[in-house]
Amino acid sequence: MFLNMTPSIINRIAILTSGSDAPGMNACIRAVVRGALYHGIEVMGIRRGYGGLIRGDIFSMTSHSVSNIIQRGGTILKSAHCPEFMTVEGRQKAYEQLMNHGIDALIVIGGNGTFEGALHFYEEFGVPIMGIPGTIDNDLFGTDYTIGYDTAVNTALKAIDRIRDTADSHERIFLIEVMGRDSGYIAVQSGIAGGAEMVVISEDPLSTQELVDTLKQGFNRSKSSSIIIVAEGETKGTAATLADQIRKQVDDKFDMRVTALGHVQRGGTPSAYDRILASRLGLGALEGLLDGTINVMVGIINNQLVYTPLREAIDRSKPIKNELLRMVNILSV
Ligand SMILES: Nc1ncnc2c1ncn2[C@@H]1O[C@H](COP(=O)(O)OP(=O)(O)O)[C@@H](O)[C@H]1O
Ligand SMILES: O=P(O)(O)OC[C@H]1O[C@](O)(COP(=O)(O)O)[C@@H](O)[C@@H]1O
Repeated sequence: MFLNMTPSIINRIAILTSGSDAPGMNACIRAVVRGALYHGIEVMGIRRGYGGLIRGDIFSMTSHSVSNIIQRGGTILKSAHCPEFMTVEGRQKAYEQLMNHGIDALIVIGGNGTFEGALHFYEEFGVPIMGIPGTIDNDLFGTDYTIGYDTAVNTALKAIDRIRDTADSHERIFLIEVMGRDSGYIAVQSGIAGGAEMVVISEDPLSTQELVDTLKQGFNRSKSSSIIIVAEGETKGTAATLADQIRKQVDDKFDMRVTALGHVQRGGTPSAYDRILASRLGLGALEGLLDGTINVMVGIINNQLVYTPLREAIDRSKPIKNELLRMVNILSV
């Protein structure tokens, strides 16, 4: 539900990070806190996501609370999964904590699950909610980019560049698995920037036969090394499984290795882009809330701040453009 109300009285807000710890979240927390203080609003920080809310792990934040964090990865508020919040009883406890602390509205930074929980919370208890997209996977409708995605792509890219050195020197094929449980965004973007021969994503899967054929064609054109980027998909180890399938079809023709980049992609210093995005979204979230815009996710589309109803942000998908995958094929020949 999207409500654009006459501004209600908001004197004290609370903020939490949940699900993810995508790089840039700290810059976002800083923007919310400093923005609130600018507007004369009190801010409470909630530690460890919804679990912290249920337990009352809530503290008052000052300008000093967010000093020296803009450059830090992770989240100073900590992030956690909380099965209890998925029950009405858990959310009832959370509501009581909000009331006990005199909190008028809640800002949540996270992904789909975080927003789903927040929406239930609003529907059951009427707590005004503002969502901010924080996930390295970039798979949220209602924003061109999510907080952490740019940093993750750049981290993956640095690793790909290094692996390419070995691929080239030893004339090997590398399958590099990048993160993206349900989403191939990191794979496609890092694949294009890293000059990969192929990108395998679950949204547009390539058959083993297609992979083998492309590798053989490259080999016949005297290509001595190849990089294949694989989005991890539902199950980690996708690249290893794929490598086994390829090996069965090519015997010992190719010297092949697999590297799964894993959680290095979710940590580290946020890029300039992520810090700026996070700052804009944080201030935009706060000011939207003060204007009475609730139950929405703040995003940036075509460089404009926009607010998308949470239901829509959760339910709608943001497909990867076919032209990007086509480009991988054309440019790697
Ligand atoms: N359907 C739901 N109902 C209530 N709370 C939910 C629901 N789905 C997720 N949540 C809450 O949001 C938290 C984060 O969700 P999760 O899916 O783990 O991460 P993300 O926000 O990154 O998608 C969960 O641990 C849970 O507390
Ligand atoms: O093993 P964990 O820590 O739950 O995280 C793995 C998952 O996190 C993700 O990177 C999602 O990242 P976010 O937490 O930033 O949404 C997925 O791509 C991956 O499957």
